[in-house]
Amino acid sequence: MSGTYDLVVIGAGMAGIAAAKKCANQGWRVAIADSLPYGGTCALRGCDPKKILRRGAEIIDSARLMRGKGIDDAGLAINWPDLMTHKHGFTDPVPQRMEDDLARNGIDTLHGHARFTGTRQIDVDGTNYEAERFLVATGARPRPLDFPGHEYLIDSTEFLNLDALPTRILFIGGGFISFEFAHVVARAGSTAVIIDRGARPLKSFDPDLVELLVDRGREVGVDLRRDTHVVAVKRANRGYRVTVERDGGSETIEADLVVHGAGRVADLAGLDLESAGVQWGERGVRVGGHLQSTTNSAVWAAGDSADTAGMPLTPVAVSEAKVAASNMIKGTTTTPDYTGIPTAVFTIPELTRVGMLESEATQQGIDVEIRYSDTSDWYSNFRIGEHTAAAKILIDRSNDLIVGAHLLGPEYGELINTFGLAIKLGLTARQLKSATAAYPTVGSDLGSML
Ligand SMILES: Cc1cc2nc3c(=O)[nH]c(=O)nc-3n(C[C@H](O)[C@H](O)[C@H](O)COP(=O)(O)OP(=O)(O)OC[C@H]3O[C@@H](n4cnc5c(N)ncnc54)[C@H](O)[C@@H]3O)c2cc1C
Ligand SMILES: NC(=O)c1ccc[n+]([C@@H]2O[C@H](COP(=O)([O-])OP(=O)(O)OC[C@H]3O[C@@H](n4cnc5c(N)ncnc54)[C@H](O)[C@@H]3O)[C@@H](O)[C@H]2O)c1
Repeated sequence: MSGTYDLVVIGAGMAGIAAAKKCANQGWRVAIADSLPYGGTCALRGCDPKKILRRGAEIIDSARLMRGKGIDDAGLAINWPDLMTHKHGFTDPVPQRMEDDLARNGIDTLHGHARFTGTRQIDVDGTNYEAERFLVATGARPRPLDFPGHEYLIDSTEFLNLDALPTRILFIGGGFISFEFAHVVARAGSTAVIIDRGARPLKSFDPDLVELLVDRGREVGVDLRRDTHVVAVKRANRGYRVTVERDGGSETIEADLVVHGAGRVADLAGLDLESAGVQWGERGVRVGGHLQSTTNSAVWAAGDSADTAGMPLTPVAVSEAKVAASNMIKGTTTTPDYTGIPTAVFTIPELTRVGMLESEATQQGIDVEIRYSDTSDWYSNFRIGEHTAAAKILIDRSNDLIVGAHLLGPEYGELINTFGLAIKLGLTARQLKSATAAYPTVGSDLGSML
């Protein structure tokens, strides 16, 4: 046994680091372990590197939208290796910076794969540690797929590290990852096909806005195939041959690269949670409202590896980690509050959401007024040549509270945060409309959306 801690955190991503620091700042003896370089998915393999690659695509798209409006975009292209170097300029220093920061907070940083060996013991690559409490913050991994040839797929991590971008790219799954990556590769000059088994891609977003985004994607070369099932992926002379089925018929699509965008599951399989008597499933460690394991009171969970009502997103992971840490420190006093947490799909333009969908409001019996605006011809979009943009705001007729906001358009990833704040603070539409924004900014469109 080489140490006894007040808390051992498993996973040095956004959730794990936030909780470790909060507890260490209470004077607790804390250790954190990760089998990969510190920083987790968001900083190293997700949100941040993804949005750096998107910047290249934004420039291409912005220039194309201004073609004939004073901008000559001939010869403008993404230099993929240079864009990757730019990405590495951000990601490469992250692990050391994170470890230094943890060390400054008095936290022991362990390296290796952690697995439970008892209710209050773990093993990290051959060394045993004992602790009063554990936080499982191990994140998520791509959902295992079972069709023949699934082993040829690359995942989002590999995609974000490609040295060169091949010409024909096929994405399996019509969710966040496929849409975001497809919008990048289409602007980089490759073809992008997305295969989704369902009729409705991006199911957690407003269906009307999703259809507008699909149309906008088609214009730039993102080819979405709905209700389509992958039968097999086979190697071909050049790349892969993907057999798909739709309406009883089958078709073969040739691709140089096949990318997994078919969902992610909690990354718990190698943790030996059974040894600690911790119940878990595909959605994560089974926890109660206070984020404590339902079967082992020494174990807590937060972020993508916790089975909660929160979506697998960075702000949710951080907020759950703070709740779990606070409950460990003060006793079980607080529960996560997901009110007003916005989310965005970083396509071009971006699709965003906060609060309820129309269908959810109806299911909850709320009498909602839908304020829909086609914002494509508003000044902010005219100025940059964007022709696809819309807003749908849901307002509870009984009290004028904003219960949902759905936006598709350039810079709306920033604007949605204001709607998030309004929902979080319980502002009425009238109150929000009374705020004055700098002009001309996208924020100044908000009043008209209401
Ligand atoms: C391509 C992509 C893009 C994304 N973009 C966005 C976005 O734009 N906005 C957004 O909000 N969210 C985005 N997400 C989701 C976001 O990245 C996650 O919700 C967030 O990173 C979860 O944080 P976490 O701390 O729970 O887990 P993670 O950040 O995944 O950290 C878990 C850590 O645990 C480690 N680990 C796992 N098992 C063990 C073990 N047994 N022993 C030791 N260490 C272990 C892992 O190595 C990892 O470092 C994206 C995800 C992906 C894949
Ligand atoms: N901008 C962001 O915030 C962001 C970006 C990327 C990822 N993420 C997070 O990561 C999670 C995982 O992303 P994702 O895009 O992999 O999953 P997702 O859950 O967003 O979408 C998966 C899609 O794949 C489809 N699918 C599943 N199996 C399939 C199959 N065999 N064939 C065809 N289609 C199939 C599903 O119907 C679904 O539409 C997201 O839920 C999100 O929480 C967030």
